[in-house]
Amino acid sequence: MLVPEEHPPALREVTSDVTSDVQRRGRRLRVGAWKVAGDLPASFRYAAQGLAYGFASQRNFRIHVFTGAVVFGMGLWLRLAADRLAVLVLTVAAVLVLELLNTATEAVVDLAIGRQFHPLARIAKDCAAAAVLVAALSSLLIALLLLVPPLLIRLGV
Ligand SMILES: Nc1ncnc2c1ncn2[C@@H]1O[C@H](COP(=O)(O)OP(=O)(O)OP(=O)(O)O)[C@@H](O)[C@H]1O
Repeated sequence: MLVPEEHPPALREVTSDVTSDVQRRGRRLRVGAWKVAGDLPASFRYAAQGLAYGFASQRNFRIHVFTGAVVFGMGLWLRLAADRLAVLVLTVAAVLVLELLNTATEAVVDLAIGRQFHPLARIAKDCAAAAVLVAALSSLLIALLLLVPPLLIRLGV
């Protein structure tokens, strides 16, 4: 069978010109940045390392993963509609994302300042932790609003 080429040769040339132009401009914008991940699989590998580090080192992250799994499992058990399940997924993901950013903030602050106390370091860490707390409390509220009514019906209360 004849498989058509994705782009004819002339279009391929134009496409590769545009691509290399974008890459050149991208490199100019990243002056001073340290590029370690050479390709897309490497980027995913480093992201997976961050996830593994968060899970291994942060007790709160593990608690959020466990709680999120329980909440999502309950949503499935209670046969919540897809849009309600999607809201649960979003809220759990928001907490996990903020927990990872909190961990990154702590690492950057410790890297910048070392083992010294500084009021700005305290503000950075306290605010990052507060962001997680706000997200966790609002996710809890959303989970209660979505799960409790069908749970009461299921239990016949
Ligand atoms: N270099 C610093 N200068 C001033 N205050 C700091 C400094 N490092 C930590 N703190 C204070 O100690 C608190 C705890 O910091 P720490 O780095 O131990 O975070 P943590 O307990 O691991 O936080 P989390 O539980 O969110 O992971 C911070 O929220 C901040 O108030």
